Amino acid sequence: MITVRNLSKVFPPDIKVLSQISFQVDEGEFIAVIGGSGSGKTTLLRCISHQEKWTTGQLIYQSNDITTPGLLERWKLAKDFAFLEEKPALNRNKSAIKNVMMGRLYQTPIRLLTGTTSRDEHVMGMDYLEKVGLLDKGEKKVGQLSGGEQQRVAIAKALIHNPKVLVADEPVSGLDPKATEYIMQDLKSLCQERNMSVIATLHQVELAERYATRIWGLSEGKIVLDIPARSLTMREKQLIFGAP
Ligand SMILES: Nc1ncnc2c1ncn2[C@@H]1O[C@H](COP(=O)(O)OP(=O)(O)OP(=O)(O)O)[C@@H](O)[C@H]1O
Repeated sequence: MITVRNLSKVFPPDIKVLSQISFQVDEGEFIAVIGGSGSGKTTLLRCISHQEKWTTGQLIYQSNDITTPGLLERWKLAKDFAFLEEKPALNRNKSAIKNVMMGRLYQTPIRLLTGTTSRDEHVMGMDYLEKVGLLDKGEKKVGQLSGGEQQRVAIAKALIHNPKVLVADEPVSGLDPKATEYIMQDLKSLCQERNMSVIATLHQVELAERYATRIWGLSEGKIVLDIPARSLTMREKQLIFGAP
């Protein structure tokens, strides 16, 4: 579904962050990206979701080359790719459901300004909140929700336009163990039930081993390990994180 060839990213003046990265991602895969601090995980995710300009490389999505997207390709990217930032921007003074509805692509300008939603859309938004286990919190202001609940509102918001690929940067950073398990389970279900592809960076190797279907190990801007998810050996961990 996604093919990346020789992706490199250099920030000015000459900061080489990603180097000659190539991979293929299929539908329904849950890829965990692990690596030490500064190895280039966030930059890789930002490049995949076109938040960041590529220095070199080629991105093929559903047989179309969208490396330098034109207007039509941009629209397709916005429709099919969702990017979940480490600290998602939510409006703390608006309800969970209103925040979710703000993720809709086809909002009228007046709705965008006022935050109003039609009844059908409201029901649809509640459906998404239900998917992430927050049906009973829909009318609560986001500022009154816990960190884990806010993250799940952000996931529901990212899902509302039915993306085929969810790119998530540290979706469980700063969450307690229970909220972490909930969110990891949510992401896994999305892959299994909706055949969505998820690419997520994770700091905890153990979560990658338990929930993902595939693990990418990143070191100094290169994918040094690409394997079906399982417990990593000490040697593999050293390859990614260096010797202790
Ligand atoms: N906009 C930028 N301009 C210059 N350098 C950047 C920029 N963004 C990232 N970098 C550099 O690229 C390198 C990789 O950063 P990145 O955030 O991708 O790493 P990471 O693996 O996600 O790290 P962490 O786990 O600490 O979040 C770092 O050395 C960082 O300083």
